[in-house]
Amino acid sequence: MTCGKDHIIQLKEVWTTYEGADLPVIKDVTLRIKPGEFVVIGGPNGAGKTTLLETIAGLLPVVNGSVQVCGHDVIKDGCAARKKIGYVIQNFDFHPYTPFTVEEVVLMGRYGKIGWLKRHSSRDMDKVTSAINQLGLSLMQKNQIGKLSGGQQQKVLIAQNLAKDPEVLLLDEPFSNLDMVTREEVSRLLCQIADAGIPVLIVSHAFDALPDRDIRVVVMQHGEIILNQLSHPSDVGNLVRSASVAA
Ligand SMILES: Nc1ncnc2c1ncn2[C@@H]1O[C@H](COP(=O)(O)OP(=O)(O)OP(=O)(O)O)[C@@H](O)[C@H]1O
Repeated sequence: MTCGKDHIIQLKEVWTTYEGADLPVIKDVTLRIKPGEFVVIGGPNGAGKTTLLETIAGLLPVVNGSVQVCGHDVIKDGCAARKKIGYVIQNFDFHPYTPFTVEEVVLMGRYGKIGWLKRHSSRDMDKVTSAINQLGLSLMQKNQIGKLSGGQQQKVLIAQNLAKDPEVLLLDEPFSNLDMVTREEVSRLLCQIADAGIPVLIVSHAFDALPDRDIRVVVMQHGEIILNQLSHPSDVGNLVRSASVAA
């Protein structure tokens, strides 16, 4: 169940900056996303795509404007908002001897729900098992995370965020480490999640494995949104390219 019928993500005239940076990175961004939307955020390197996801996740200071997720202001009520947000980050690097198994890393997605110093329940483990199965990781659930390939680790992080039962799912370059077949599998899974009413927002430079459904295309340039429109998946690449060239 999602937490709202109307706009589940609302950014209004938002400006954000990194700690210590002289200039804002996100400039005057207004964006509204409804439950069940599948959003592709594109644009050139350095355009502010990751920064936009971090802004929605409440990880950056908002110097002007407001960001609401599931009715929570992500700055004033950040803990409540972040409990509802799954966020698969772009850059991760597990040391080969990181002392956690796949199952333990996925279980970390439940920590916000389990609560401080409490033990996980059988329901938590059911969610973990289900997420592991959804990502096809069952044969490696007892393996150490650091000994997996980059693509396998990426799938574990997606599973971790699914185990969280998010009401909004953000993914930064979810296809970057994945082979073509796995991209299509992950894409189908993300499509099912969106179809279930959870908005899925991905930052991507790869448009060859998008699900066969309406896609909202958001193109960024120099920290601003220069295009925001619904599209057929086969048109997404051209839309991103032409908007970036014209800007
Ligand atoms: N931690 C940081 N501190 C200061 N500036 C940062 C930080 N991270 C990113 N930036 C700056 O913010 C701008 C936008 O970066 P961002 O990572 O959002 O771009 P992007 O569109 O996701 O790029 P890419 O496609 O290369 O991943 C860049 O100019 C970058 O230098």
